[in-house]
Amino acid sequence: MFSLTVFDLLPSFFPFCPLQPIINGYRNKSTFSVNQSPDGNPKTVGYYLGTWRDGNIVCVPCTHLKNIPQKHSQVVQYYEVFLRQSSVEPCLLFHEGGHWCELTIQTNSQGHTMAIVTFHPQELSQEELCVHKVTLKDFFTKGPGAVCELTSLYFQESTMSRCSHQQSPYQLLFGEPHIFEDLLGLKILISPDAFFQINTAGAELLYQTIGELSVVNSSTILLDICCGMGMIALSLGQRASQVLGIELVEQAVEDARWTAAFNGIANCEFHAGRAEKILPQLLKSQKDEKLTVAVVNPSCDGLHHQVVQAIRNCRAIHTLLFVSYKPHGESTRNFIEFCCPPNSAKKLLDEPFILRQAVPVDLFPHTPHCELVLLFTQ
Ligand SMILES: C[S@@+](CC[C@H](N)C(=O)[O-])C[C@H]1O[C@@H](n2cnc3c(N)ncnc32)[C@H](O)[C@@H]1O
Repeated sequence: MFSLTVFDLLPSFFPFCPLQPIINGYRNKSTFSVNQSPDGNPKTVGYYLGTWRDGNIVCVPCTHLKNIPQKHSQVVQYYEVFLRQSSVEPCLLFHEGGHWCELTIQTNSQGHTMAIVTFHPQELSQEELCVHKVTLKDFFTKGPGAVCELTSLYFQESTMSRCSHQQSPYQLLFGEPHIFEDLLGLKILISPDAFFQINTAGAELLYQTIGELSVVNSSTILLDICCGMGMIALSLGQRASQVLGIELVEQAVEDARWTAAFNGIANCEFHAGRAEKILPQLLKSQKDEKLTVAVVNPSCDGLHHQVVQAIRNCRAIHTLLFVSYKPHGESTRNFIEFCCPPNSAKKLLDEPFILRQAVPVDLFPHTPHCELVLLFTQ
């Protein structure tokens, strides 16, 4: 059976494929799991091999991987030392008990390092929890882990695989609440809950590519939908007459507002909430005569149908950039909705968009993934 995906179409679209300048140790953020090693030690920190379905999951060291920087390897190594001397067990399966869970490390180009440890509280009292927090803090400030010179250490109580700050607050055990990064001439602030592209040099290349394709100028409004910390909006802000960003995670929106204010960018406005709720209202309040460029960069589950409807039915939007690291799956559904003939049953009324260009940016060297920028016009 033969089926066509957007990848099959791409070679004919590729005008160029920017390779990213740093290809080793490029990850600024990594999340490591805790589970049983192949030789049976349950206090092992690394990446999973195997599948849950086959019941053959093991945790293997990953510090030899080319995309992991030395700093991340060092913190992993010391977290494992900490776990192996801890009086309590790691949490391998939530319903089977245990406490210590994942370790996330975020670094900037100056080597400042934020570590986030997640911990399942199970039935522990507040006093018992406090003891474990102090033990962890002491290990990384006065104990063997002090050599890691962490800038900040966060602790998050977690009863499910991923919790947002709203669901379970990140508790700062010591150090600075944020780290900072320099990107395309901007000083940006990074919080533990905010999405930041995991390859800083690659992200610069991605935003430059978006800038070149979007043709934003002083008479256009730029919409940055699913904007994270607002990096697309902020890097193109000075070229546009106005920039509007929408993002689900409140901490990310606070970071975007801080970065805008710190860098003196006054024409950006960021809205916290679901794009499917905010965008239709926002577009209604805009005047149709102002040309609008929309950039969407959703998570792997793609855009909500109401976001597609709002963009497609907005007369002012003639240029759409879809940025995706997973252009198959849910995003394909979005492409079809943007490009299909008018369909009143689906409330897709205006003219269809046409795919004009597709530019991959190699944000993830040594892996099969890449970030794809698709340019559509109406
Ligand atoms: C791939 S990231 C894009 C980040 C940003 N463009 C950048 O380059 O840093 C996707 C973002 O979409 C946000 N998101 C997911 N679902 C959303 C929704 N329904 N409405 C608004 N934002 C959403 C996520 O929180 C995440 O920050």
